[in-house]
Amino acid sequence: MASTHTMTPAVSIRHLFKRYGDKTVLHDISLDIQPGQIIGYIGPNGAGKSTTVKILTGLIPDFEGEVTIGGMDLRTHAQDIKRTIGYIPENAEIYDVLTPMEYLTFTGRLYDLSPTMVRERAERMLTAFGLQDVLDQRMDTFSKGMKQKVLITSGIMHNPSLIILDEPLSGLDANAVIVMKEVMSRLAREGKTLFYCSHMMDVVEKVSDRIMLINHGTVIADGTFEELKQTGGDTLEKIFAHLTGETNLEGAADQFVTAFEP
Ligand SMILES: Nc1ncnc2c1ncn2[C@@H]1O[C@H](COP(=O)(O)OP(=O)(O)OP(=O)(O)O)[C@@H](O)[C@H]1O
Repeated sequence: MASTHTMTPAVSIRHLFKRYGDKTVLHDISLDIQPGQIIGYIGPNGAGKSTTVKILTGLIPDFEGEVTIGGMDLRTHAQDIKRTIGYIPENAEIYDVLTPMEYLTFTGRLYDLSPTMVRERAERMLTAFGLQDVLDQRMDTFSKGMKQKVLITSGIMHNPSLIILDEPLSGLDANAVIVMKEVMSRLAREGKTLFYCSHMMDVVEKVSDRIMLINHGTVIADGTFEELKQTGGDTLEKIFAHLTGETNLEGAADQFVTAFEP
């Protein structure tokens, strides 16, 4: 196998800053992600995860620093890059007057997938999630998790080389989470790169080859789970609390609950 040093990184970020007026929400982020890696990108609420994702997916075009994806500069090749990316958002607006097949035919068209190709792939992917009987039913009767399964399929159906997942397991039942964990590992083994943002520490701990923890827009830890363990803590949940300086979570719960008291 070629040394990872000679490969073009799947994602390369150099000195990324994002400011809103006087507020800096991403502060000098630099990282290289190699093809076939699953990166767990974690951090407290407001840390800057979604902002990073929106930059990578081209939704926020004004940023400082350099970002290349598959060797292409995001500023000059945004359209080419979009074809190589799959994006699975949490709770995207889904046109729920459509059926899954209609919706996927519509999103597939954006990637030049023929209706026949969409039907073939979607049938197989949605069957894996147990939705084979509702492929042609309107989604306004679907539960949150059923819609999320359609969104996941929509993000992966065009066979992208980089898959960006922003809390993708939201609303999925325990069986579907098991399927998705296995899907993520298998896709990475096939050489796809996964950029996985989540608050589900137990899943991140298990599936990620490398974990990056950001806080206030800055990377505060970067390594494998085994490496992160050396900072203290035997679970990612504990490591997260320790490194983000949250030492009194019980006190926070106490303060919340006692708000009912006069
Ligand atoms: N359009 C905006 N204008 C000003 N500030 C913004 C804007 N969008 C995001 N922010 C700020 O940027 C910071 C990072 O937000 P971001 O959504 O990236 O966090 P996150 O890590 O994804 O959080 P969460 O875990 O809650 O989803 C927050 O302080 C947020 O208030």
